[in-house]
Amino acid sequence: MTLEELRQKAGELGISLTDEMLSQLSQDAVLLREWNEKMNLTAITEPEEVYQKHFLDSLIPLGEAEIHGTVCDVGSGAGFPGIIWAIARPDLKLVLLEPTGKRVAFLNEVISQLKLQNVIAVNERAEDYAKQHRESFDAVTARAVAPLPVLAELCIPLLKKNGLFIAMKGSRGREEAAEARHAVSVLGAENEKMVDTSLESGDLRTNLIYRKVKSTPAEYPRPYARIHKKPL
Ligand SMILES: C[S@@+](CC[C@H](N)C(=O)[O-])C[C@H]1O[C@@H](n2cnc3c(N)ncnc32)[C@H](O)[C@@H]1O
Repeated sequence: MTLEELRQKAGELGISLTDEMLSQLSQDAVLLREWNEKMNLTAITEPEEVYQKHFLDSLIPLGEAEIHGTVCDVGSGAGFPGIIWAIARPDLKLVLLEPTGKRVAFLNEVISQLKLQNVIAVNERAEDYAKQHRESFDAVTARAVAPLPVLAELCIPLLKKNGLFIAMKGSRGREEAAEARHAVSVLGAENEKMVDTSLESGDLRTNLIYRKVKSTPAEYPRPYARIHKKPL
């Protein structure tokens, strides 16, 4: 996929990418490739593949949910979807949570080189960050971080009441949603919709969109070892 094709596909999702945004996306792909030679950030480094499999994929939820205000990307890794949302939606204010210091160094380099004013990277695990920042985001998202019952406990405590939790999942998305029904309810959220998209690669993307309807009980999130060993 070329940058122009990315712009066209984004347009079909209702997201309009300006020339400046396209230039920032292309800079991001260059930095990803350069840094990937020093550290393992992603298996996908050819720009045309990056545009399709990382950038377009990251943009999809912006066309599916009414996202506004403050957003937390839990386990942002090399910045997916958080950096792409920061570029495409300058009106959002984003926090990228990432516990691996080397990945945070990469995110900071991207933020600085692309002169992004609406995003910061924080070197912390979600369950620790929640101690100071619980119920403070309008939306929380995550792609490829953990099975949904675990992910829900990392993400939903960070959400304000009425906020949206957007879990970016693959072909098992609907099964994961069924497995996480109890966890999501205990944490105070309800499923609002599930959206399936067939990617050009042939893969299926299912984005699960939840709304927080009541406060999360104070005992959550638990320490990670407990979340992992005994998911809700
Ligand atoms: C497979 S990577 C996915 C990165 C990116 N979201 C993407 O889709 O390319 C999972 C990331 O989640 C981070 N992670 C794992 N546990 C976490 C936690 N408890 N809180 C925040 N981030 C976490 C890891 O450090 C890693 O960078």
